[in-house]
Amino acid sequence: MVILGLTGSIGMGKSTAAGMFRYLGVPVHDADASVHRLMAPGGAAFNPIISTFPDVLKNGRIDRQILGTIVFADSDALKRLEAILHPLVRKEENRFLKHNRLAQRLLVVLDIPLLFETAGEKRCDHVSVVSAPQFIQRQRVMARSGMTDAKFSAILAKQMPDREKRRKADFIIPTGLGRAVTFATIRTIVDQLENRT
Ligand SMILES: CC(C)(COP(=O)(O)OP(=O)(O)OC[C@H]1O[C@@H](n2cnc3c(N)ncnc32)[C@H](O)[C@@H]1O)[C@@H](O)C(=O)NCCC(=O)NCCS
Ligand SMILES: Nc1ncnc2c1ncn2[C@@H]1O[C@H](COP(=O)(O)OP(=O)(O)OP(=O)(O)O)[C@@H](O)[C@H]1O
Repeated sequence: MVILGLTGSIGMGKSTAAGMFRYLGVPVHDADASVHRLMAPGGAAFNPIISTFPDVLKNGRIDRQILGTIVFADSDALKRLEAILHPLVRKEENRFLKHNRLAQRLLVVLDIPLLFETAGEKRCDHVSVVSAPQFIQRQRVMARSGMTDAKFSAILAKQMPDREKRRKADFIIPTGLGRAVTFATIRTIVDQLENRT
């Protein structure tokens, strides 16, 4: 089974690319979705996060926007949050890999926002990076509710720069040239990796 990592900086189009891999029948493990599940009431990270960051509890749920404002302005707080979440995400990822190995899948994708930042490339056979020009990235991110220039800059400062990600990638998936180009690139990657014996 070939493991392809999928990553990219904020707003570069990772989720859209992941959807295209799925459309082509490739199982995708979405680390972000895993974080959402773990943080929901009843999820394994819910209680540890509430104990560490009591202010984020709103109407019985974790308010992600408040949590984001806290951790993106304070790197120690972000480290504490990551220490809770990353091992749990890793457990879910291992379950996904085991399941797909047993099902004898040829190719699976690990969609991990912080793949290089957490040395996740070591667990992948190849890595693909979604990338678009900076002005497009900024337009996409600033269109989101609750986003400010300061928050965007703080998040970018915590991520490996796009050009460095591109340098490390085996495959670059352009997302600023229209969806058709993105899809054609992904189809070529899937064909290439699934035909490998
Ligand atoms: C802080 C949280 C609650 C904010 O949630 P919110 O819904 O407001 O934003 P979202 O998750 O979409 O993140 C916004 C952007 O921040 C970036 N980002 C998220 N976590 C991190 C991090 N630990 N370090 C650097 N950038 C990050 C992502 O690229 C994303 O595009 C959430 O990002 C989170 O739980 N982060 C920690 C878990 C983590 O490390 N996730 C990423 C890899 S699994
Ligand atoms: N290939 C593409 N072509 C055109 N527009 C795209 C493409 N990919 C994504 N977009 C647009 O860019 C925005 C961000 O896309 P998406 O949610 O996939 O990014 P992301 O990288 O998963 O974001 P984040 O990491 O910040 O959660 C969306 O508005 C989406 O419509």
